[in-house]
Amino acid sequence: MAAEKSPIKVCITGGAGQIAYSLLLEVASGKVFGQDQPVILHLLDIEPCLEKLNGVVMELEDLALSLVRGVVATADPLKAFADVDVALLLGAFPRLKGMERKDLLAKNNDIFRTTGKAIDQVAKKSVKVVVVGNPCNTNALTCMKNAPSIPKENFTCLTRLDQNRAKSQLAAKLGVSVSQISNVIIWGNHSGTQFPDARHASVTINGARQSLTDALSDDAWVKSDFISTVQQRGAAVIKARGLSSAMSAAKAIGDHARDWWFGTKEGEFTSMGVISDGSYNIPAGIIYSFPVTIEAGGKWSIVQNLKQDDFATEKMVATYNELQEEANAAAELAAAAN
Ligand SMILES: NC(=O)c1ccc[n+]([C@@H]2O[C@H](COP(=O)([O-])OP(=O)(O)OC[C@H]3O[C@@H](n4cnc5c(N)ncnc54)[C@H](O)[C@@H]3O)[C@@H](O)[C@H]2O)c1
Ligand SMILES: O=C(O)C[C@H](O)C(=O)O
Repeated sequence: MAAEKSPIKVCITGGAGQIAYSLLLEVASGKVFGQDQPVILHLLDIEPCLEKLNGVVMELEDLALSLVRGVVATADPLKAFADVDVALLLGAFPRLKGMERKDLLAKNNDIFRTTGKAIDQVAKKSVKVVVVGNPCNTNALTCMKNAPSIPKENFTCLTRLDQNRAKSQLAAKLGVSVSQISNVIIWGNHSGTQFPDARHASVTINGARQSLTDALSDDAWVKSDFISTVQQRGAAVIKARGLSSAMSAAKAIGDHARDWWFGTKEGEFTSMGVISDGSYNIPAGIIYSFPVTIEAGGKWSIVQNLKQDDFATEKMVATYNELQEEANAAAELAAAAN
């Protein structure tokens, strides 16, 4: 019989919040890091939410899951990030009706300065960080800048929810299952300027893989309604539920973390917010969502040489410009805090 794997430590911040409530079962039941991978869960929330967090811990015990080898619940970031392998950063204020995600910048930016410093001090140097709290691209940049001892490549932000939304819209339009669609891209910011791009996607019909846009043959829809529906989906959910998306966000975080842990499938790529390196003429140094392939173990590479046209370039630059504005605002907040 193969020896049992040692447990990995997974920190989830905002542990008492609504996304964590769905995400914990995904992680604790082995759906993310594997059915043979024991986990020790580190849950961080703020002092006033510790009683609520304790209720979550009770429920985790009551799940009676064999992969869970310990739970640490705390309001102390230095305990929460101690020696962790993975940090899923949800702890932040969510957007309310009528707000843009960038309105959250001032409210949430200091959380990610503190978080970055704690990760720098006590997490494993190989820690994989997924920033979910909005505005997630710029919060990931803030976190990265405050953790200089950790490689920049270890900081990512979540655009998988946008990718899942895009895939689902395309599958419905084509009348196929989402499992038949691959290589949909989200470029740029997790915001209303993001560029959901179906032009490099494939659909497999009766075993034959083909260009999705050829199969769909509706360029006008791909360039207009498809893009705006995905860009505005977060706001539409808030309007309908009175709360920001949680179940779908948790599923997307699990998808992102699983692909980062195990790697992407041969011939497929996925989108995540990663540090830009000049690819596709996006200046280096911001967290921008690109298509990436990932090797088992976690080394990701930006997919190169995807053909761009004027339409795509304009959209990719617009979302970059917004990210650069956010990065400038975050730098001003950091300077004022020092
Ligand atoms: N990137 C995405 O695709 C995506 C999708 C959905 C939601 N979000 C964002 O995720 C974040 C969390 O959403 P939610 O619905 O779970 O919100 P929520 O309000 O239900 O939960 C957030 C939790 O974070 C805690 N928290 C606040 N400050 C903290 C700190 N300094 N340290 C640790 N915990 C802290 C709060 O006490 C709360 O329990 C929001 O910013 C939301 O906008 C992002
Ligand atoms: O839109 C929001 O503010 C929440 C989240 O980022 C989402 O996309 O659902």
